[in-house]
Amino acid sequence: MTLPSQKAFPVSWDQFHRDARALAWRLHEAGPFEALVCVTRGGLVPAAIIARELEIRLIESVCIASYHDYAKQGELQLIKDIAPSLRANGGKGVLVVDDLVDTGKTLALVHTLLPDAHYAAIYAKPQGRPLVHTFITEVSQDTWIYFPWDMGLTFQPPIRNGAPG
Ligand SMILES: O=P(O)(O)OC[C@H]1O[C@H](OP(=O)(O)OP(=O)(O)O)[C@H](O)[C@@H]1O
Ligand SMILES: Nc1nc2[nH]cnc2c(=O)[nH]1
Ligand SMILES: [Mg+2]
Repeated sequence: MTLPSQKAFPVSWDQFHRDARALAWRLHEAGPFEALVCVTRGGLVPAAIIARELEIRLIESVCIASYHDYAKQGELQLIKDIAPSLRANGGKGVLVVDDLVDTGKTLALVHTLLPDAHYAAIYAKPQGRPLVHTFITEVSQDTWIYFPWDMGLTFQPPIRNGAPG
């Protein structure tokens, strides 16, 4: 379901893999990185692909939740912090990965923990764009991105019968 004010941007597994690999190519030029911190849960999937491409084997997570209801952001909850060894020098040489940046509130919290890390997301909306150093595709602020792990195959009525656009 998309809110009436929103455009839908559905992403297939193939597309997501291609975009994550494209991000890895860009990050390869920005690195090297000694560790990767993924922002759970959405950052787990691109983190696996990027860590494989860049051969990063030290993986940490920072656990943050905020969108408890569909498309509505609530208060940020830091469920799990980052290991002190990675925070020691402000996160220099550390790569932070998330699936997307929307308002930027989630990554703004991570910036307070790792001010000198490199920030990357596959998709970015204009408001959150200043929070990432590297991203692949920008979508408008009124677009909702649907990830492949949140979707399933369903019947599509013919366009002539009023299929949703
Ligand atoms: O830039 P923001 O407006 O803060 O939103 C971006 C965050 O929202 C989603 O996470 P969510 O809190 O829904 O949790 P999840 O990753 O566990 O799905 C997404 O994965 C980003 O982490
Ligand atoms: N799946 C998904 N989660 C989000 N969290 C914040 N914005 C979005 C979005 O566009 N799509
Ligand atoms: Mg998330």
